[in-house]
Amino acid sequence: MQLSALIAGLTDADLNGDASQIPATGFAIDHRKVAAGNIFGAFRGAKFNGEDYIEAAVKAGAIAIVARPEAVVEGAVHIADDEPRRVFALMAARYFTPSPQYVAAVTGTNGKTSTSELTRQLWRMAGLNSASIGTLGVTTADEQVKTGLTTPDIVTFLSNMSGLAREGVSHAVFEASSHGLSQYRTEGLPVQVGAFTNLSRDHLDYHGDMESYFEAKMRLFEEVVEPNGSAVVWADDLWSDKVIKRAMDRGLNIFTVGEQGTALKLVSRTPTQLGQVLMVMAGGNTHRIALPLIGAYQAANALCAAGIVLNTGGTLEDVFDHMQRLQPVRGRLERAVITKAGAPVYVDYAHTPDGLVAAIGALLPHVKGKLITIMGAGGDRDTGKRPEMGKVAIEYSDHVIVTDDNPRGEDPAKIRADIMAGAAGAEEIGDRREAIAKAIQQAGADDIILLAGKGHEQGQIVGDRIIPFDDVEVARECAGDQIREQTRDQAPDQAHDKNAEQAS
Ligand SMILES: CC(=O)N[C@H]1[C@@H](OP(=O)(O)OP(=O)(O)OC[C@H]2O[C@@H](n3ccc(=O)[nH]c3=O)[C@H](O)[C@@H]2O)O[C@H](CO)[C@@H](O)[C@@H]1O[C@H](C)C(=O)N[C@@H](C)C(=O)N[C@H](CCC(=O)O)C(=O)O
Ligand SMILES: Nc1ncnc2c1ncn2[C@@H]1O[C@H](COP(=O)(O)OP(=O)(O)OP(=O)(O)O)[C@@H](O)[C@H]1O
Ligand SMILES: N[C@H](CCC[C@H](N)C(=O)O)C(=O)O
Ligand SMILES: [Mg+2]
Repeated sequence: MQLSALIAGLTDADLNGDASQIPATGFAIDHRKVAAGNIFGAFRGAKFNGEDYIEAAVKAGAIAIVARPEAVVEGAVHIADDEPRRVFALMAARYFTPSPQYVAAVTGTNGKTSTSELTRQLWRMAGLNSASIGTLGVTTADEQVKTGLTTPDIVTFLSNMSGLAREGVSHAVFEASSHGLSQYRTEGLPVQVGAFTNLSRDHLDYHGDMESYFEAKMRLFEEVVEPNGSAVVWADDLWSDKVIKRAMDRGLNIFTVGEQGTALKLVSRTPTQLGQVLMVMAGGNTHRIALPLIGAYQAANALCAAGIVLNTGGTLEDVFDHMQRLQPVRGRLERAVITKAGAPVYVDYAHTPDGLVAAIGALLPHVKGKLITIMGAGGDRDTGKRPEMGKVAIEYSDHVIVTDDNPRGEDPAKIRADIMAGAAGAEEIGDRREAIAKAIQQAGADDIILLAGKGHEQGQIVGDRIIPFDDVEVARECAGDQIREQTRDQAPDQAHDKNAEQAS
């Protein structure tokens, strides 16, 4: 594709005749990935200034550089803009085509992965070729490929979206993280539906305060979703009304779900041994849905997913029927094992104060004896959330063990101390395996163990090293591998099918 076609109408950049005819061979944002004929995006980031690599990118064959007007570019076309990430994204979106016919995006502090995965499953049950991009990676019915981030960088994101479309995927959903939204990592392709799950404390190291964090999320409804698109909003959150207002001001079709919702109104929710029964008012009738997932939070995510499917051509009858066959999301209230004493061990990705409240709240109706919560907090992330996490863990559990969860570049003892400051009475065991073993040793038949923070993760990040660590596997090992609940080493839908067989 020629450079002129890629930038037409996007910037005032003045290309001379020759330059406009240059064919582009691809896009790169890391100078080490530039190939001859590529367009390089030189962005100022949190750690590096991409403008420092312009010369190297030109040497590697870049034909054009998208950068601020102040940047110095020699030997290639300078596509100058005050917001280079935005222009780069819009150009790349013209290059990476086609994209799936229906694209939806989910934002919110918690529940993005769950809602995306449940949406993918509902589409698939409707016979559609569907995929998701998010924390778990790029997931199709056949495989899951990790990208390393919740919202990948713009080149990875758009190239994957077009790759999926070429493979025949017609329906795709992605997680729009606040980092991703503020860095324009998901622009350019038509997004018909945006969904909001909730907003609570996280990532304030990056955004500074809740208002800025909220504004980052609002870009989804104000800029990313198409002008005539839809907003699926969980209506029961403290921030929901503000979200609805922003989406309305943009002229989006509003579809609210939850107890305060009008499109899908949650009338009641009754936990059962292995799931919950939802009574939902929709289209003038009340429907009974036997959801095979536990936890109020997963009911909320399932309803958001239903909202997305209903806004991309699904019918109420099908969606409610399919909800009764949803499979658990990996690492979200995943029952890893039942100990010899009879205590179930649940692995959950709760890594915020609100997430912990949600995970604990999901398990409490099932606890006859004690709830033992094992938790930690990530290094090089929001430090203010740590004592708050400790506080809610100790408040709602019978016993808490504070342990390590990806200390990254920080001193793990300092992270634990930050948590312990809010968790008077908690036990501290730095080594995560030892903490899990201790909890399993302590737990009796009526107890439940919640292993929070790492969910699906496969490693403990210590400094620059990733030490293999899988909460589910470790829990099974520590429990003497009594009763396996799920298999983790297969493609998503195959694993699910196998579980279905085991259950029947
Ligand atoms: C704070 C943050 O969001 N960082 C991400 C972001 O970095 P950045 O734009 O600030 O870039 P930078 O590393 O300072 O570098 C600036 C520019 O120079 C370029 N560069 C840099 C070095 C070099 O040698 N050559 C070169 O060309 C880089 O490619 C970049 O374009 O873009 C980079 C490239 O895509 C990411 O690798 C990086 O993720 C880091 C590793 C990270 O930890 N990100 C986390 C915080 C994150 O993004 N999390 C969110 C939310 C998670 C959630 O759901 O809760 C996510 O979406 O995953
Ligand atoms: N709707 C919800 N309300 C409150 N808490 C939730 C909700 N959904 C999920 N959680 C909690 O957050 C954890 C992470 O869930 P999930 O992975 O779906 O969220 P996410 O938004 O994708 O997280 P991340 O920001 O890491 O990508 C869950 O394990 C659970 O503890
Ligand atoms: N996407 C989240 C995941 C946190 C998971 C937890 N295990 C941690 O490392 O803090 C983040 O990067 O903040
Ligand atoms: Mg996620």
